[in-house]
Amino acid sequence: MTSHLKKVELHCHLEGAAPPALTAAQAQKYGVDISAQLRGGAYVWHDFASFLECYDKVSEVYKTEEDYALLTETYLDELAGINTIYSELIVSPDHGKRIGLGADAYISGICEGIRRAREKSGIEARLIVTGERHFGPESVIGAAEYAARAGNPLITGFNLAGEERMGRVADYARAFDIARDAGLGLTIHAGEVCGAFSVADALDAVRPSRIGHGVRAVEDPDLVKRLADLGTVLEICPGSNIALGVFPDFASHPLRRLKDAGVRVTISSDDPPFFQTSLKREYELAAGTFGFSDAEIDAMTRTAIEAAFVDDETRKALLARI
Ligand SMILES: Nc1ncnc2[nH]cnc12
Ligand SMILES: [Zn+2]
Repeated sequence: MTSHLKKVELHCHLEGAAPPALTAAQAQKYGVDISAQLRGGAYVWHDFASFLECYDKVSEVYKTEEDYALLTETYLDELAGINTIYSELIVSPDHGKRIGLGADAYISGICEGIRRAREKSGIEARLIVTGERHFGPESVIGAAEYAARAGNPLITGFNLAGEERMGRVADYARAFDIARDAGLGLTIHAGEVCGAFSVADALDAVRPSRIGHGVRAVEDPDLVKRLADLGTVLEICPGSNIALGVFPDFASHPLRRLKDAGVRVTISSDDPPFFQTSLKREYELAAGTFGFSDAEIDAMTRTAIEAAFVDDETRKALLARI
């Protein structure tokens, strides 16, 4: 139903997109026992905290520069196969450091994957470096410093992900100052696990142009109006929200309510195989379950391009393709 529509994704964690079959092959290659996290071709977790643990464990079976090139190429090929013209991947150079590969080799493998995919299909991609709250403010500042000094034209944004219940956004504001000063686009995970206050926190402490999820802003009508007035773009991932129990079902998901209230909304897949979803399914949900017309979906895709962390020339070229 949406295969004819051009697609854009602003919010997908690279390791969160790892296909279970590839993860199984990697685990076997390195002799890593992943049976507690991967069973019957599906990732195993039961709540947000165990999802993050599962995510970190799965990430550990991607160890070399070539592993990251392959993972990136595989995901971007999948996106290109469903008519996706642009993707922003959330990446964690800190993770590269933690596994002993090193941040530079980690990023260089990912950039090689982007190059290979782009050569085949023309898909454009950029990287958003993320800090993880559960590794603490110092590690988040380290991630921002890395992104700021990398001087890599494909690194165009900075994010804060991980355990939303750990600390307040203000504790991480210094990292965002570093990223902002380096000219990076800013986005923050908020209003996913925590309530509306976390979205207000993000606006008060950082004022990013985009917010990852942000859906629980719907609990506070004044905040919804503030988001609409500011033009803050929400990277909404409905399948992820339902899988993690942020809302009990799609009928109570606020995507349409937020859009109708004038908030700029976009759709993404977050960590697709962890949540039994894909960007293809998210677009299908938008059309089927949420009842958006092709024109409304194209408008969301256009919003995503307008909010993308790219230079003006690339933005113009992407907009011309919708
Ligand atoms: N949905 C999510 N929220 C916060 N951190 C994440 N890291 C990977 N996926 C995430
Ligand atoms: Zn996310």
